[in-house]
Amino acid sequence: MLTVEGLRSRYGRIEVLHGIDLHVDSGEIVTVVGANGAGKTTLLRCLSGVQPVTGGSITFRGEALTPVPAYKRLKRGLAQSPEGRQIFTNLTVEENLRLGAFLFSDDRVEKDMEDAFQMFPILKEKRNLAAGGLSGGQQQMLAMARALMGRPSCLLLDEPSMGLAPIVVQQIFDVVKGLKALNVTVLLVEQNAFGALKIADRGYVMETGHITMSGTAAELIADPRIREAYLGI
Ligand SMILES: Nc1ncnc2c1ncn2[C@@H]1O[C@H](COP(=O)(O)OP(=O)(O)OP(=O)(O)O)[C@@H](O)[C@H]1O
Repeated sequence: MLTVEGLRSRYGRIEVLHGIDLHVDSGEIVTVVGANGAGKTTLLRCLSGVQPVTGGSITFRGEALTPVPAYKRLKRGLAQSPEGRQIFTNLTVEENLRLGAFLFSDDRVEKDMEDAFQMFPILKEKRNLAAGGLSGGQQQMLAMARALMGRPSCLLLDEPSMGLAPIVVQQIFDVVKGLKALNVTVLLVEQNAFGALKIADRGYVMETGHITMSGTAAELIADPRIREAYLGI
């Protein structure tokens, strides 16, 4: 579904992605784990089209994505729930969700909203409140729900667990796992390697702009290097 080959990107003169190769097959949950500053967010920004690519290629559902501007990528089925959530704090929960559905004007929007509320019941309770008043976990749920309102076939998730209490992290990861049943393919970028690998099918380890390891989630969890460096086991 999504293939990245030799992807390079830079900030000014400093290259931060040095030739990334990875792929995500339809229906998979794939995670990219790595320390702070490894380049995970830059990778997702390249995929969503807001960060210039200086080399390599991105192919999505058989088509080259690199020349497609960011605003058209959602139409192709690729949505991102960005790092830091970037919700509209002055708008209500419902208004945020409606913005996620800006591509559509059909009756399905209401059904999609009900599906989102079923996935995150707390958002239904708070649907008429300003999003800025939500807790961090609720804001993360809103960011994910808003991305899903765009009816993506593939969802890019940037550090959904960031700054959240363990119980909320578990809730979020459970929802991510449940996306499989909705036929949404997921690329999940995380510093919380253990949490991410527990729900993923496969994973990649990113270090200073390179992919240094890859394998099934079970292989990576069992690997002594991963256990020592990322899992603290
Ligand atoms: N806007 C920017 N301008 C210059 N350098 C940047 C910018 N954003 C990120 N970088 C640098 O690029 C490298 C990769 O950063 P990136 O945010 O992609 O890493 P990350 O793995 O997502 O880390 P984090 O978990 O902190 O988001 C880092 O060295 C970072 O300092």
